[in-house]
Order: sequence, then C-alpha cells, then structure tokens
Amino acid sequence: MRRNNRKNDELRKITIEPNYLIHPEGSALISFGNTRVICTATIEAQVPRFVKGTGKGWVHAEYSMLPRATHTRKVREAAKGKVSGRTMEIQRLIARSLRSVVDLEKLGERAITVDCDVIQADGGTRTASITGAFVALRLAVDKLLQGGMLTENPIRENVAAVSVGILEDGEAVLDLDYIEDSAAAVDMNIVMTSDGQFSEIQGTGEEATFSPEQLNVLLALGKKGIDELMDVQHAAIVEGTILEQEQSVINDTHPTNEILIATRNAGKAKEFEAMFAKKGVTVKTLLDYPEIPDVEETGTTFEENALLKAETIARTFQLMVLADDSGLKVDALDGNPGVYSARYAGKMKSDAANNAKLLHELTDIPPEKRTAQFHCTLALAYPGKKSLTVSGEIPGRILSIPKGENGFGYDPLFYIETKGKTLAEMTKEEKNTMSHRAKALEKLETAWDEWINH
Ligand SMILES: O=c1nc[nH]c2c1ncn2[C@H]1C[C@H](O)[C@@H](COP(=O)(O)OP(=O)(O)OP(=O)(O)O)O1
Ligand SMILES: [Mg+2]
Repeated sequence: MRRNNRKNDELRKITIEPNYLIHPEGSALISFGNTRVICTATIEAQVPRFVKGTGKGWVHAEYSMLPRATHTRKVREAAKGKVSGRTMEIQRLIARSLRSVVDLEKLGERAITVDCDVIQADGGTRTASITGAFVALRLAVDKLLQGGMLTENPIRENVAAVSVGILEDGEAVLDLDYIEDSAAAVDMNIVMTSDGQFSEIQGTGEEATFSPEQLNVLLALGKKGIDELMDVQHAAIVEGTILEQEQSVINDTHPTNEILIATRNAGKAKEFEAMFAKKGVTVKTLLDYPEIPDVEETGTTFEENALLKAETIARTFQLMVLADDSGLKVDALDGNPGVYSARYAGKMKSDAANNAKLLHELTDIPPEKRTAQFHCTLALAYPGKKSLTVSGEIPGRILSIPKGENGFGYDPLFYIETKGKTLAEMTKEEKNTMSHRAKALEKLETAWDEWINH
C-alpha cells in the first residue's frame, strides 16, 4: 500500500474550480491532492513576430511557483532576475502540450498566453499545470466563440497530463506525490489527448533503468489516470461555461420567462420557440450550448428517453429543463420506427435518409394500410422534484412521395386526412395548432401550475 492508503493506479483527489479569478478570459484552480495551481488564459491581439501576417495564432505558457509553495522559501525568480532552466523547460512543455490540440489557423491572428502559478507544490506540478491550463484555455476560447469573435472552435481535442513512476520497491504507480517522487527509481510525465494519442512522454530512469515491459505498464497507468482527469476537466468546463449564464434561472422557484429545452433538433427548437413566444417565454436549447455532451437515448419508450434527457440536463445544470422525445409509429411496421425514429437510417440522424428508408420499407403497402401516428412525449424536470410527463399523438397516413417544404423530419410524408395536406404543407403556425407536440404542450400547460406549486 502507498502513502495515504492509495492504490497503485489511484489518482490523488482531483478538483478543478473553473472561473477561479474574475479578470482573465479563462481561469481555473486545479488540485492534484496537495498540489495546487492557478491557471489563467489571456487572449491578446498581438502575436509573436514569426507568425505575424500568416493569419495564424499562437499559444504561449509561463510557469512559476510562489516562494512558499515549497517546504522552505524559494527566492522568487523575479528577485534573481533570471528564469531557471527548470522553469523554462516546464513552460515550454505546457505550451507544446496545449498547441498539440489547438488549430492555430482556426485561432486566427491572436495569441493566448496561459499562466500557471503553483501556489502549493507536492509533486506533479507540471502535469497539474497542463491539465488545469487546458481548462482555462478552453473557457477563454468559449468566450471568443460566444462573443462571435470566432466562428469555428480551434480546439481539436482535450489534453491532460499525469505523472507515473516506479517506486524504490519496484511498484509502478500513478500520480506521485512529492515524497514518492523524490525516492522514485523511474519517473515519467505523460501528456495525452482525448482521442487517446500521446502529445508528449518524458521518462527518466535515473536511479534504475526500465524495461519495455515496465514502460508499457507505466503507459497503461497513465492512460487510466488521464481518462479520469478528462472527466474532471469536462465537468469543470461545462460548469464554467453554463452555470454562470444560467445561475439567474436557478434561483427562481417559479417558472421564469426562460426555459431550457434539452434538444439539439433545430426543427423542434423552432416550434418550441414559436409556441413559447406566445406566452412571453424565451426558449434556449442545447444548440446554444455546443459543449454540453449528448445524452444517450438508451430508453425503450418515449417517456424513458424524454425523462433521461430532461433529468440529466436538469441535474447537471441545476435548472428546470423540458425535453421532447418524439417519433413516428407506423401500423404496417408494428409501430416502428417509434422511439428509434431519429436513428432509423443510422447514427447520422439524417431526415432525408430516414424518409427514404421509410418509403422503402412501405414499398408494397397500399394507401389504406399506411396509417400511422406521430407521437410526442414531453418531460419537465427540476432538480429534487419528481418530473412531469405528458404525451400528445395525432393520426395520419404515410404518402409514397414527399409533399411540402416546411417543417422537418418526417413532415413531408405525414398526410393529415382532415386537412388534406401533409405537415410539411402547413405553415409553422398551422402545424403548431394541431401537431403531436402542440397537443402535448397543451397538456403540459394544464398540469404545469399544480406541478410547480406542489
Ligand atoms: O414534428 C415532427 N415532424 C417531423 N418529424 C418529427 C417531428 N417530431 C419528431 N420527428 C422525428 C424527428 C426525429 O427523427 C424523431 C425524433 O427523435 P428524437 O430523439 O425525439 O429527437 P432528435 O434526436 O432529433 O433530437 P433531440 O433528442 O435532441 O430532441 O422523430
Ligand atoms: Mg434524440
């Protein structure tokens, strides 16, 4: 057993506090156990001479330690008037690691300077710096994206780093603290990206050399640690970008004039915007938050999936969230595609491919047997409250050629007998008075007040 009862493959307690400081564009306080580093990212228009005029940007890093970050007071480098070789080496490593995941062309002619200031050192300060610096960088880039200064995200992958080593007793271990590190036979810093590639490996067998087999063990330990670090980074980035903006909504106990809808479907988003606009409620959707990960729809019913989407996002962001799970139930296909409507023709969720597949499956089915229902389940979730679900359904018939240009998804194939047209031949306004979604929303309105006050 290691110090503090840690297992060989166990990280120290890792925390990342995003937006730790108010002035920088991006900042984070990262802790790997007792090692603590403040990381900031600053965006400036001025680029170094060697990239000027190329349209490309640059990422620099600076690293420093406070005098009492260590056991005994270390004289400030500013007082010595000289940057040490160690500092130089570490800040170059940090900058290289970050540049390995940034598309400098997409960044445009601007520089991002990342500052890593160690406030307490207990081993692994350079790996903590890289891991925290990435969060600060990402938060700063998000500001550029949100402000419209950038239209495309220049960050290709996430990057994180961890130390591994072989202790005196021959044990290979993850994330060494200072005492372990000082006595280690072999120590190594591993920098990896979220696609599982290495950005840099620095391994030194100073006290004892190491074999290729031992190297593989160390790399596997590093990979495990980095996977875990990336989860912490991800949560910090999401918290840093979204929580801030949405904080105002959280504190209200009553429904506010803004609602977050857990959908990434632009067609649904437009319909909800129109339907809620009449009530004076502004709609935000996940399209406004590209960094929120997709919620996997693992349920087998509309209700399960709607709850999954609403509750996951509500829990993560401590907000009231509405989600919609909808689909087409075709009688001749035993109710299919049903909950699988979005993925009917494959993972890419293409409306055109879905419609083509539906037509193909129904090739020999005569018009009177092409009956179907459009179904919509809405789930309303609020942290700590039992969720509310309602459903709406409308009957129709699947045509054999698409008709109409409006709407989205299966609209051009869904013919409504009583109206004599498809959903795609209706205006948005007309569709919104009679669609499955409109019906579900009506029920939601009825149930809403009681739910909120309960
Ligand atoms: O009014 C509609 N008119 C035409 N098609 C529709 C409609 N309502 C749902 N649909 C189709 C779109 C999608 O192929 C599937 C829903 O799948 P569903 O998982 O609920 O939505 P999605 O994945 O597109 O977006 P998200 O989960 O982010 O809300 O049914
Ligand atoms: Mg979906």
